[in-house]
Amino acid sequence: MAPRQGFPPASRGMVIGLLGGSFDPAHDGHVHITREALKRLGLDQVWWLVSPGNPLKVNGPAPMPERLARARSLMRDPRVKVTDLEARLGTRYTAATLERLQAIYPGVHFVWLMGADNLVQFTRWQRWRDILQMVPVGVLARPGWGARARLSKAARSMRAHEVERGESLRLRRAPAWAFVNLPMHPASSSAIRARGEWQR
Ligand SMILES: Nc1ncnc2c1ncn2[C@@H]1O[C@H](COP(=O)(O)OP(=O)(O)OP(=O)(O)O)[C@@H](O)[C@H]1O
Ligand SMILES: O=C(O)c1ccc[n+]([C@@H]2O[C@H](COP(=O)([O-])O)[C@@H](O)[C@H]2O)c1
Repeated sequence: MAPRQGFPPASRGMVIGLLGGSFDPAHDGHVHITREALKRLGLDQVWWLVSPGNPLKVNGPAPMPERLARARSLMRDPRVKVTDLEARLGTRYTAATLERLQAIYPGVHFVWLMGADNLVQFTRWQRWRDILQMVPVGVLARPGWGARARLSKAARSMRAHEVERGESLRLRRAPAWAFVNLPMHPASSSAIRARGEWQR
């Protein structure tokens, strides 16, 4: 299945992790969690969805071509596709993106991946309950965010669907989510911007 220009090919039965992000800029932390997710969750691929703009962030990111180029230069693994799918689809809300991808790729098992910091604000995402019904969600450990994520409104609201082992997400049907413990990496885009190493 290679639906159209700019859309990665995928076959029925594949398990593909989706890591959405601003990638403003991409850094070694993204590479690290992607490799760990591939290994620990037994994913066939991970697609980076470089966002046209996080709906909750006031300041827009650097232009898409610059963010894509940086991400592609950093993430060199044939199992990882760095994409601008949301720009191509004309979506920036995750629920809408997932609906479109599931329609375009029938039979592909998508797993949503996000760092623990994102779980803390997950209940502010548009149609977040629908997202949980659409795809299994893996919440990846991030330094400084473990306790806040575990105590977050999202974690409490979704408790009934929490599974103990992230490794099982590849076999689960939604709704299911898990904390995925992995060796943590401290990198963040905001720290890189604060050091003046990346201009918007
Ligand atoms: N070091 C990290 N450990 C775990 N998850 C991470 C890490 N860096 C980024 N992520 C996750 O990757 C996804 C994309 O992150 P994003 O592009 O926003 O980078 P960021 O470093 O979080 O940026 P910023 O500092 O601007 O918020 C998010 O789900 C985020 O939680
Ligand atoms: O759908 C939403 O309402 C929504 C709100 C905030 C963030 N997101 C998504 O969360 C992902 C992580 O965003 P970021 O900026 O933290 O890298 C990215 O794919 C965003 O589109 C989605």
